[in-house]
Amino acid sequence: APSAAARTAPASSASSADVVVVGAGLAGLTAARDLVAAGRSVIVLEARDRPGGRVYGLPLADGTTTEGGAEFIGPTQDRIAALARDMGVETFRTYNTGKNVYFRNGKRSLYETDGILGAVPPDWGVIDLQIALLRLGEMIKTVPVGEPWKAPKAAEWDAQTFHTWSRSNSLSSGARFLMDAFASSTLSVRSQEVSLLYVLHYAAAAGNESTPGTIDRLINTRNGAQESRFAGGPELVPNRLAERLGGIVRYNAPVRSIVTGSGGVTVHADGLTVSARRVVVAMSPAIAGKIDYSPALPASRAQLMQRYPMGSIAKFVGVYDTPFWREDGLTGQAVADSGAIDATFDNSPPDGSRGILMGFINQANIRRLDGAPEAEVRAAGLASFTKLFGDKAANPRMTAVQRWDNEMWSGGGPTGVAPPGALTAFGPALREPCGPIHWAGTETSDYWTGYMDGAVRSGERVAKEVDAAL
Ligand SMILES: Cc1cc2nc3c(=O)[nH]c(=O)nc-3n(C[C@H](O)[C@H](O)[C@H](O)COP(=O)(O)OP(=O)(O)OC[C@H]3O[C@@H](n4cnc5c(N)ncnc54)[C@H](O)[C@@H]3O)c2cc1C
Repeated sequence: APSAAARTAPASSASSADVVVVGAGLAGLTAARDLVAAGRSVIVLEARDRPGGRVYGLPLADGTTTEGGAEFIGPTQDRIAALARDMGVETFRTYNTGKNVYFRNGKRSLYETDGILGAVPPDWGVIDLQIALLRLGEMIKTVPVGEPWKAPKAAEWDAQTFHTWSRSNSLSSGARFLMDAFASSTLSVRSQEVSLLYVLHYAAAAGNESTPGTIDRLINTRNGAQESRFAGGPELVPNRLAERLGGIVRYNAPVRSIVTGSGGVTVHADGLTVSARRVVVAMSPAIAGKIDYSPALPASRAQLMQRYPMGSIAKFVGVYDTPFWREDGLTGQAVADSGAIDATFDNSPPDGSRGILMGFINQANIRRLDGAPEAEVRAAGLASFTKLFGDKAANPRMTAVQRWDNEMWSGGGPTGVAPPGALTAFGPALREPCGPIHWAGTETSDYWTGYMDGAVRSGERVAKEVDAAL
C-alpha cells in the first residue's frame, strides 16, 4: 500500500516515494497498480486534469460521451481484456452486419466482408494485392516481436518506406491505394512516412505469445482488432483504475524536469517536487522528449525521442436519431480515397437507441484542416458522411470532433511511428533504462504496440523491471 506520507502530502510541496510514475495513461496506471501491489510507495504525476491519456470519452452536447480516442479491443489483446474485466467494464461487438462502403475514383460500391478477402475491399488490383499480402505475410514471420531490429533483413527493410515497397511489389493502382489505406487506417501516416520494418513489426505484434500476429488481425472487425467496444466507454477502464489508486495520482502536475543524482531522482512537476529511487516515464517517445533530463540522457535515447513522431489524427462523429445505415443493410464501415474522412465505423451505443457515425480524419486530411475552424471540419466531415451513407447523414442532431494533433500532452496519434533508419539505429533505446529512469508506454511494448493492450503490457513489464531494480 502507498505510504501514509505519499497519501497525505499536500498538492504543492516536496514529497518522496520509492517510484514516481510520470503519466496516468493506461501504461502509467498499470505500472503504478503493480508497484503498489509489490509494496512500493508510488506517486503518479499526470499533466492533464484526467487519467487515460489517449483513451478519452469525448463529450457530446447532451452530456453523454462517445469514444474520442482509443475505441476497439479484439482477440489476443489479453492484457487490456484482463484489466477491463478487473475494472468491471464489459465489451460488446462492434456493429458489423451488412455491407461495407467502398468509395474510389468517384464511384461508390458496396462489399461483403465475410468472403475470402475479409475486410479488404474488392478493387481492380485485388489479385496484385493478394500477392503482395502473401509476400508481406512471409516477411512478417521473420520479424522478432519486440525486437524488429534483429530481423535477418532488418537493415534492408528499415532502409525503405512502406510506400517504396508497395510500389515495387504491386503494379495496379487499386493494390497501391489499398496498401496506403492500410497505413492510413492503422497508423494515420502516409505510407511515405513509415519504415517498412516498422509496418512489418506492427503486424507481427498483432498477436500474443501463442498466436502470431497478422495483417488480417490488424484490419479486421470480425476476428480482428476492431471486433469489440467497451460498454459505457473505454475511459471507464483508466478512470476506475485511477480511482482505485486514489490520492497517489496527482492531476494538473506536468513534469518539467527529471534530475538524476547520487541517491536517485528528483522529479519536478508544476507545484510539486518528488524525490524517488526510480522514475517511470510512461508516454510516447516524442512526448517524453519534451521533459528536460539532467544530466543529459545517453544520445541513443535522446535521439530516439527526436525520431519517433506521432501520426496525425482526429475523430469526427455525427449523432442521429437512429443508426439509419443499418436499415439500408450497411455496417457503417467505409473506406474512401477522397474527402476528409477515409474510414468510418458505427459508434452507436450497444442497444442501438440512437445512431452515431464515427469518421477518422487521418494523416494528410487532418493536416489540411490544421487550424481550420470547427465549422469547416464539421462541413468536411458531413460531406464525407453524406457521400458514403446518403442524404440521411447530412443533418445529425449534433456533431463533435477530437483533434489529437492539437493536444499538448499527446501531440497526435494513434501512436508513435518509426520512419526509415530509426528502429535499426535507435530501437533498443525504446526500453533500455537510463540509470534510474525507466520507459513505458504502448510504443515500448512487444505485442500490440500502438494499442491499449500494448500500453497495459508495457506497464506490467516496467513494474517488474523497476521492482527488481529497487
Ligand atoms: C484517435 C485514436 C484512436 C485509437 N484507437 C485505438 C483503438 O481502437 N484500440 C486501441 O487499442 N488503441 C487505440 N488507440 C491507441 C491507444 O489510445 C494508445 O495506444 C494507448 O492509449 C496509449 O497509452 P499510454 O499509456 O502508452 O500513453 P498515453 O495514453 O498517451 O498516456 C500518457 C500520459 O502521460 C501524460 N503526460 C504527457 N506528458 C506528461 C508530462 N510531462 N508530465 C506528466 N504527464 C504527462 C499524458 O497526459 C497522458 O495521460 C487510439 C488512439 C487514438 C489517438
